[in-house]
Amino acid sequence: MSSSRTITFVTGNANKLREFTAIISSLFPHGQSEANPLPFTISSAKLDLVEIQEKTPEAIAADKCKRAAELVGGEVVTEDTCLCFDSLGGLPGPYIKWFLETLGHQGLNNLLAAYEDKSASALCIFAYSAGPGKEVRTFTGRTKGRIVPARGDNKFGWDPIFEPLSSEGNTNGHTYAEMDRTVKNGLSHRYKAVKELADFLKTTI
Ligand SMILES: O=c1[nH]c(=O)c2ncn([C@@H]3O[C@H](COP(=O)(O)OP(=O)(O)OP(=O)(O)O)[C@@H](O)[C@H]3O)c2[nH]1
Ligand SMILES: [Mg+2]
Repeated sequence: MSSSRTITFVTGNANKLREFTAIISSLFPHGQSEANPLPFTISSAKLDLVEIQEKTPEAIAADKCKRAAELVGGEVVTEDTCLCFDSLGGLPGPYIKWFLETLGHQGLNNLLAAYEDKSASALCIFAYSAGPGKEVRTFTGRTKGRIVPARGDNKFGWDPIFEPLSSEGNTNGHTYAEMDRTVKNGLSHRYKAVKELADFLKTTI
């Protein structure tokens, strides 16, 4: 175990970084010290990387990670999040950022007005590379739910309009935005992807 090992999370999104740090810390209970429970140091680089236009989110995430490794010159993780509406065949998917910025919460609900089925899933893909030119691995988490009129504080993107299914955990019928952070971080798409990533990282220590 090397305390000098640093993994850089390259993201332009402070909310993602906050959730990632909380979740990964909870998955490594015995690390270097109380101050740093992880067997490596997580640093972050606030770079808004170009995202290629591709159909599969894995391909977008893997490409982003490859370029992040080249820019940082070391071990990196990147993340890509999708919001997939079942009635729309999975769209907006990886393009949710631009749909949200353009349409807002009400506009996203309006997209489903013609459909009875409001089901959707939140999808998170973490991508990891050990360095420039090294293989990229992806780790996927999906949480199922439905799209509802906004409820809860608008802390993070589309959190107020995504209500996870009760089968996903202790949801109390809440949207992500109405949940305590710890509840969201225990059942979210991001939690599931970080769990897969953490299981892989444990094999590299
Ligand atoms: O309510 C939310 N709850 C979440 O848990 C969540 N995770 C991501 N997002 C938003 O969905 C889009 C993804 O786009 P995205 O993956 O390209 O992210 P990004 O460009 O903000 O950061 P990054 O690509 O630099 O890492 C962006 O609008 C993010 O703000 C979320 N919204
Ligand atoms: Mg992005």
